[in-house]
Amino acid sequence: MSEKKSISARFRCAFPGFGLDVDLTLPGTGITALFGHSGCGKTTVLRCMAGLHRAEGAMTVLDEHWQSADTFLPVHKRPLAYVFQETHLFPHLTVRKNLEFGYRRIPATDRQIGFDEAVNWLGLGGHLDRMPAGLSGGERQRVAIARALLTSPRLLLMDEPMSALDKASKHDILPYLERLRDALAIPIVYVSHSTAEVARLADHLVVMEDGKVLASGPTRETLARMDNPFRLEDDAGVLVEGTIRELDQRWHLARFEFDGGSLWLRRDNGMKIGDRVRIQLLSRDISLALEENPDQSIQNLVPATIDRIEPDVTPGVSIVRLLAGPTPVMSRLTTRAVDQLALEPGRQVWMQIKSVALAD
Ligand SMILES: Nc1ncnc2c1ncn2[C@@H]1O[C@H](COP(=O)(O)OP(=O)(O)OP(=O)(O)O)[C@@H](O)[C@H]1O
Repeated sequence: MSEKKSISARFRCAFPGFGLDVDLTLPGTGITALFGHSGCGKTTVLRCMAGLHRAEGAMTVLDEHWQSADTFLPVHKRPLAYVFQETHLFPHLTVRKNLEFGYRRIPATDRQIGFDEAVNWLGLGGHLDRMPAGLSGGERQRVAIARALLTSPRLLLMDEPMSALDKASKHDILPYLERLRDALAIPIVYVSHSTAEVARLADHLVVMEDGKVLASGPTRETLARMDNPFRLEDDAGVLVEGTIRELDQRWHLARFEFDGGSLWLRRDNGMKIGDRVRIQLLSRDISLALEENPDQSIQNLVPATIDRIEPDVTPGVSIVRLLAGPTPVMSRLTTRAVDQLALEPGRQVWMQIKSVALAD
């Protein structure tokens, strides 16, 4: 990763009972997720990036030094925007006035993002004259994101922006975040502890534990790494990217093709042939067979080769890492099944995939 196009951040600090020690190089565009259990230090990293907390270390954003041995830009001098779980909109101002508040703070010559552009990206055209109290949680969060963008930041920090929303609002706001990810030239660092959110949104994933970085890399590979602690959780799985190749009207299914195989999934309204989508394959939904056996209820059968087998933390359970073509997939099996099928690295098997869901 060239330094000019990336973010580097090295921070060390300590609170009673907690120490942070991270050294990160992140892409200069797209969404990076900071991911980990509660208390692992995600918000602290964001606060250090913002200059809200002064840790020992250094930070360079694209080509600008925000912190070094002899520099520490205070928060108001850093061209960044911060979106929190709570939206902090001005309750007595309309949506338009709330948005203008961010916009007017930036001299016209420094504006990178136009007012109408931000309004369109976040779908706010019909809401400009409404008051915040009358908006849904998801709409309020969209206003907060648009207001943040209108300050023309060079870095957007988002701290669990969806955690206060109900499931339906989360579902509504995700396409807007995807649109921003694809349209914005500026990098977004996004704190989350939801695997589904990370799988759907993030290009780059940083997994943290106890104030340290356990893994950092492209989301797909990082989710598939054996040392990713989230593989041990019930909803652990990998992310697979591919293309919709066929739509089946009769059974309401869509054929998803990826580098390594093809799967049927439930068709979503609006899905079109040629759409690029990401799906999540959960380890618990994949069982293994030595022969292809189409005569059963599981319709998705994909050939794969066993790469590695390791014990899970749960006694009697093993994690089998497989390769379907070049695509890594994981299966969670009882150790007895591993033994009875004589599974070992190099063996060819059939993955029986019980359920395939779009990553959302
Ligand atoms: N200003 C502070 N003073 C003392 N301790 C702090 C301070 N800020 C954070 N901590 C502690 O540092 C640790 C990491 O907190 P942080 O908020 O960064 O975690 P997190 O991963 O963002 O958690 P969550 O997902 O619950 O928001 C916690 O143990 C927290 O209590």
